[in-house]
Formats: sequence, C-alpha cells, structure tokens
Amino acid sequence: MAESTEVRNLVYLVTGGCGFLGEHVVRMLLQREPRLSELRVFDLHLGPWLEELKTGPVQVTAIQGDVTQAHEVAAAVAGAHVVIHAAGLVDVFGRASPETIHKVNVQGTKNVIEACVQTGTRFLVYTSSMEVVGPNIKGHPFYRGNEDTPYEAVHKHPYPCSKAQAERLVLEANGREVRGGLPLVTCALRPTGIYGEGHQIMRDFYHQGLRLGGRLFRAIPASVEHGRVYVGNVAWMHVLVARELEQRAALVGGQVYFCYDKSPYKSYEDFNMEFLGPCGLRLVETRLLAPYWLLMLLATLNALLQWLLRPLLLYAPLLNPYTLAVANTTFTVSTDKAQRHFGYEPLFSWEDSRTRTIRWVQAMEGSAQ
Ligand SMILES: NC(=O)C1=CN([C@@H]2O[C@H](COP(=O)(O)OP(=O)(O)OC[C@H]3O[C@@H](n4cnc5c(N)ncnc54)[C@H](O)[C@@H]3O)[C@@H](O)[C@H]2O)C=CC1
Ligand SMILES: C[C@H](CCCC(C)(C)O)[C@H]1CC[C@H]2[C@@H]3[C@H](O)CC4=CC(=O)CC[C@]4(C)[C@H]3CC[C@]12C
Repeated sequence: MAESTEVRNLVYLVTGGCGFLGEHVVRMLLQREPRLSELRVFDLHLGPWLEELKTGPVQVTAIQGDVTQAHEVAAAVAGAHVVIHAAGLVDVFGRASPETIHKVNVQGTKNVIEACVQTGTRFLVYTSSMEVVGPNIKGHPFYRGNEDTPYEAVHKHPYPCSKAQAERLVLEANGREVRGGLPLVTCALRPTGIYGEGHQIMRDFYHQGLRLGGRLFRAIPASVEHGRVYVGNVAWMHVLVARELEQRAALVGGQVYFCYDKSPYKSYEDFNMEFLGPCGLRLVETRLLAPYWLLMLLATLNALLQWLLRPLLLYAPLLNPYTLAVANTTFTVSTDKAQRHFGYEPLFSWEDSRTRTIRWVQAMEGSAQ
C-alpha cells in the first residue's frame, strides 16, 4: 500500500486506462506509487468503476478522449510528469480496417510523443507487444528467447505492423529535447499474451465451452508453447519502470523489455485450461478429427466469409489464418533484463495469478459454478 510519509507531487497519465491492462495499471499505480498526487485516466470509453477511485488521497481525473486527436492528447498530457501509453486497437480478428488500426496505434502514438515534446513531459512508457517480434509470417519458432535473440521479424498483418511502427517511433524519440530543454526518456514493454481478471478472450472461450456442454476441442498440438503473462505483473512492470525512468535514464531510456513472470510454458489452449478446467470445462483431444490442414481450410473459409459478408454484417470469429498461425507457432520468452535494469520481480506468484484468474472466471455471469 502507499506509504503516507512520501510527498505526493507527481502527475501520471495512463492512456487506454479503462481497458483490460489499463485498469490494472491504474489500480496498481494507486496502490504502489506513493508519490502520486494526480492520476489522469484517458480513454475513448470511460468505465463506471473509475467513480469509486475518486474518494482516495490521489486526485483521479477521468478524461474521455481519442488518441488520434492531437489536441485532445496534448491537453491531457500538459503538466503530467509521466505518461503510460497503453491505448491501442487490439484487433487480430478483422473487426477494424487496417487504416483504423494504423490511425489509432501509429498516429495515436505519434500524437502522444509530440504532446510530450510540446508540453515538456519527460517520461514515456509505451505498451508494445511480443507481436512486434513475432511469430513471423514464416512460422519460425521463438523458443524461450530474450530481447537479444536474433529473429527474422517480418509482419504482414495490420496489428503487429502497427505495434512495430509505434514502438520504433517511441524508441527513436528517446533523447529528444522537450519543452524546457531536457531530454525525453522513453522505453517499451512487450507483453506476451496477457491473461487475468477482465480478459475478454478468456471470457469468450469460457462461454463457448459452456455452450458446447462443458467441452472445448483441442486445435493446437500440446507441444506448441505460447508465452503468457499475468496482467497484475504486466501492470507492476509498468509502474516500476515508470518510477525508474528518471533515476536510471541512461540505462533504461530507449530500451525494450519483454514482460515475463513465473507462468508456465504451455500451449495456448492447455494454458487456458489451467483456469477453465477448475471451472468445469474439459479439453477434448481431436487431433485425428481436425488435422492442421482442415483447421487452415476452416480459417480460410472464415476469412472468405468475413470478406463476403462485410457489406451486410461483421463476421469476426476467433479462428482465422492469422490467429491460427500465431496460436500454432511456438513463441515464448525467457529473460531477466527487467530484473537487471530496474529490479523487477513479479509481484504475483504463479499460484496467486492462477487463483485470482480462476476466481474471476467463477464469478462470471452464466458461470457453471
Ligand atoms: N491483450 C494482450 O494480450 C496484449 C496487449 N498488448 C497491448 O496492451 C495494450 C492494452 O491492451 P488491452 O488492455 O489488452 O486492450 P483493450 O482493448 O482492453 O484496451 C485498450 C484500451 O484503449 C482504448 N482505446 C482504443 N482506441 C482508443 C483511442 N482512439 N483513443 C483512446 N483510447 C483508445 C480502448 O477504449 C481500451 O480501453 C495495447 O496497446 C495492446 O497492444 C500487448 C501485448 C499483449
Ligand atoms: C484467438 C487465438 C486463439 C484461438 C486459436 C484457435 C481458434 C485455433 O483455437 C489467440 C492465440 C494467440 C493469441 C494472441 C497472442 O497471445 C499474442 C497477442 C498479443 C497482442 O499484443 C494482442 C493479442 C494477441 C495478438 C493474442 C490475440 C489472440 C490469439 C491470436
């Protein structure tokens, strides 16, 4: 909890502060940043839960705004000491157009950087993604790699392309002179697949399992590892690195860090079963029924249907050629860079992360528990 002896004089801004990760960052800052005096929460859609945070010692300012609008961003950034830029359009299902994804993720990030430069904000943390590295379009495995592991990062899909471009902009902006003459200090955090309370895709899988009579069908071989990290630990990394940007500017500025914790290495589906299993679902083995070529055929059919139906309705199922390729390619990280550079240790053990996530699934509406 915050220690009351510290002087509260820092203003933080969290963009995308009402999203899945953003909400955890906001709550973590309130609990773990004792120097915070004002917390600005900027989002296109503000959550009603923000109201309950307004009674504490920190001034919580909710700002409904759009990162693609430079003037709205500049107004929110002015006077902030630190910006955590987590807003983004997370879409690998074809819900938004490539132009919209680019506008929010790339132009939105440009706006945040320029706002820092114009208004004199010196510290910027960007929520990047493992997707800026891979899996690449060739399906090369990235097996327990770190920030220096060589990998051919080649993207075609609008989401990873936009995250990679935005991350580059943030890192290039490190050292730029901001208003007042001091240098901007930036860094990028790259979470793998985040899980935990509020995770929409976990919700979707759970409800799909209930609809199918308590069963989910294995589509991905158990041998394919997919990196996962608990949302509370990702939030904690953001809080910690934001705090250290000033003290360790020379070391941390311009750096990238994978987000990691002690979550086990498993396939995407087996990992989900760590939570969905105790909530009454079981994973049915279907390798003989659904070989990879058949899944790819279904995924391609889904993509075709999406294109054909687009004038009439939005058809955006979880399975498409891109999601199948990501889920079916090993991508896991093993690193201690964040620990070495800014003393990060996961705040939540694997057991805690698992228990918290299971409790959240069990409390869901329509839960079988
Ligand atoms: N969910 C995951 O597994 C991973 C997410 N990330 C990154 O983490 C960040 C947060 O992602 P999530 O919390 O999962 O997604 P989310 O969709 O729950 O949160 C994103 C937030 O950004 C806001 N937003 C979107 N467009 C905006 C705009 N034009 N102006 C202002 N706010 C806008 C949304 O309203 C939402 O509250 C994103 O930048 C994403 O790329 C990175 C790695 C993994
Ligand atoms: C939806 C996928 C799982 C369904 C596969 C099926 C239909 C065969 O069962 C998800 C598998 C991997 C996920 C992505 C991954 O965790 C990396 C990500 C990082 C981000 O920055 C954003 C989200 C995502 C792209 C994530 C999206 C869902 C998966 C593709």
